[in-house]
Amino acid sequence: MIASQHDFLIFIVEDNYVMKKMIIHGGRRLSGSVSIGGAKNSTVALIPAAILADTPVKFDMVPDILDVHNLMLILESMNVHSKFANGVLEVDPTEIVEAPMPSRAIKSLRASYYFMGALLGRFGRATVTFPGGDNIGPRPIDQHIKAFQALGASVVEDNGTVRITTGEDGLHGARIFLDVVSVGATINTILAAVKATGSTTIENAAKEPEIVDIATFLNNMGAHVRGAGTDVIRIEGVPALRATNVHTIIPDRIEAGTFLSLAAAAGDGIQINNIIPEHLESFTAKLIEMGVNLEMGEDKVYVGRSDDLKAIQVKTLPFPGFATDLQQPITPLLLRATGSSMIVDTIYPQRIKHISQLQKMGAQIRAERDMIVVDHTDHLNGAVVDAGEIRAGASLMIAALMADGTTEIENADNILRGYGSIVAKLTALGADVAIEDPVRVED
Ligand SMILES: CC(=O)N[C@H]1[C@@H](OP(=O)(O)OP(=O)(O)OC[C@H]2O[C@@H](n3ccc(=O)[nH]c3=O)[C@H](O)[C@@H]2O)O[C@H](CO)[C@@H](O)[C@@H]1O
Ligand SMILES: C=C(OP(=O)(O)O)C(=O)O
Repeated sequence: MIASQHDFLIFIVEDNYVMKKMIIHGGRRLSGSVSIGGAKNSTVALIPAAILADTPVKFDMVPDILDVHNLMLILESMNVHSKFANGVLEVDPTEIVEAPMPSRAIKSLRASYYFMGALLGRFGRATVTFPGGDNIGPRPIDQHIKAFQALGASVVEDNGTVRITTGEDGLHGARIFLDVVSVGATINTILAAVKATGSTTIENAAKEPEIVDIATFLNNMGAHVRGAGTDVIRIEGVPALRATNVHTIIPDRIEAGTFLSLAAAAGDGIQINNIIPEHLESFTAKLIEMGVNLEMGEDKVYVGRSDDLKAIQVKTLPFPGFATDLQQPITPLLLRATGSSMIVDTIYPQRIKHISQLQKMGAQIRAERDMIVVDHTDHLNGAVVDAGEIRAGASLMIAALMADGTTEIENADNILRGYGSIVAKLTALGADVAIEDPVRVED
């Protein structure tokens, strides 16, 4: 049975849950236009940030992705009611209570770690199961913990659960130098510090646009966060946060990059709407170097049919460098280039789950020491493959659209964690794609 993207979202918390498959009949050239949704990595921080407010809050341009539905389940466990329809999410944290959180939902995504900073900011303590998210190599949270401790909290890790407490004085401002540039640690520190007593400085902060989005949301509620988007962020604690307007989430630069790669690899003229070109510069610069036919507009880009592509070298870096989350989605396009392309992922060197799966489809791609080498490949064939994580899934999805025959992508939930309305968007471009309803195992 074929289900709409929405139908399966409720099943994730059930024990007998079985992951879905994405079925793609490939080989069609795609054309038309697509509109990019709100950024996953902003949304998944904004939702936990909402519990810091003393009023209901409202977000617009919220993507309909699994992570959002799982965050809503976590909110409900704290008596925080939320309502999501037509891209608008309303969250009412005014009757929040401290309560155990559903560990299955917490484990289903990475960003559940933002409840550590947000609960700490709200109650001066937090107990949160260690987060899940994509399996892309080691993902420590030592810098988050270091920052909480600098702000005056005690942190104990016990059997996969992190317990954070403060003394009678609560949290106080501090100067924190992050040893590694971390998106999560930067945002978690902001969430904990925004209502702390006094001034906090975060040095060597991450500069991703999603961090600016969180700071904008908090500042519009009366917070005092300055310097977001640079590597020094200064925060003056305030006693209360009150929402007075709807916060519109920035467009998802990773979804946009995925569609850019897809359009260049399998398109016959595709317009991508609702983008912020400045957020994509390191990516579009590489496409231009390859010879992709791009026409940039103020908030859109047109990708013309692109032939005679050249091989490139890619190194992933923190923003504004080339995003690790776009390393896998660009791979199918590199298969079309003449010569050998090389990718070095400095953020997650073990992010290579797509390689063995693309090989099943006939791709000439291999891991060599700390590098991914992608050779020109004339022909891809459909196969049964596994979306080991979200961006490996995105890479397989694009390869499947290019391939002759049928591809079954197993564990497609990993794609649906972060690509809103993906079936509808691809279908509108002329793709033959469906999500297969899982066969559920009975107890
Ligand atoms: C929900 C979300 O926004 N996820 C994004 C976020 O993940 P996430 O916030 O988890 O990634 P970080 O920016 O924290 O990680 C960057 C690097 O720092 C290391 N590190 C991080 C924290 C820490 O305490 N100690 C430490 O050593 C990590 O192992 C990694 O090598 O940024 C990643 C890097 O752009 C993206 O791939 C993810 O899509
Ligand atoms: C790694 C990613 O997500 P997360 O941090 O939520 O696992 C991603 O979006 O590519």
